[in-house]
Amino acid sequence: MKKLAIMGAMVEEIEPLLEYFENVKLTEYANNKYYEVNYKGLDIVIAYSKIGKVFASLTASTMIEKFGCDTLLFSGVAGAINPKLKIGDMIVANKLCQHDLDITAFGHPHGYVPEGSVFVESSKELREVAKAVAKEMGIEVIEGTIATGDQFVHSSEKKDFIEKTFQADALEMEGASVAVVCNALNVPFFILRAISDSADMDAGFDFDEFLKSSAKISADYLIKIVDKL
Ligand SMILES: Nc1ncnc2c(CN3C[C@H](CSc4cnccn4)[C@@H](O)C3)c[nH]c12
Repeated sequence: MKKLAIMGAMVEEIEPLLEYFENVKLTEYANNKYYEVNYKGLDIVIAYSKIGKVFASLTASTMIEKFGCDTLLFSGVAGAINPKLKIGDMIVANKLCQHDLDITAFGHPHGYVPEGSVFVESSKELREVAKAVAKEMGIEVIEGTIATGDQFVHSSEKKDFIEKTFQADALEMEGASVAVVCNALNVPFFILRAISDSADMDAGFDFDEFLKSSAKISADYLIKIVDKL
């Protein structure tokens, strides 16, 4: 690995990560801030994209094409779909889809466009490292499907649609777009999320209450994975 990209969507998702680093160099580019550090001999670029699939695609592409990152890790929070996932629990994505991509009018399945695929798989190798770290830390991390869309989901109807259509375990607004970018550019990627809410009518309140603590849970585990790379 030449250079590692560590990405979040919101500033609150990367703040707990930046705390681990010193001598950070800031580069402003394409309406975004990129933080570069050398951590234990590893060159790392950290950034938050801003919310949603378009911003996440821009940042992931920039970290790879402009900064030369050849591995990408994402750390952040998510809404739970799988009832086993409680607030503060973590999920590692083995595959991701776009729940709001819809040309079903032409007979295609939800989440599919021609020459694309409904699901994109993350790096098995990175997931194996994460599993070993979880074992060492004595923590339980669920592996599952994450659904991404440009909406903050806060209704059971929308949540149920996503569960029934994609058998997703959690949902958020950036992972699948990072997946498409990394897959297209042949960069291994890993998406880690800690649960901040249950994507139902209480989601907005829970999110506000648990964003910071859940973002920290994800960041602390991610750093242990970085130490293992
Ligand atoms: N229920 C949910 N639905 C969709 N996504 C999520 C997430 C994951 N992130 C958090 C944030 C919510 S929008 C936001 C949040 N605060 C201020 C502004 N925008 C967006 O980056 C996606 C956690 N819970 C989710």
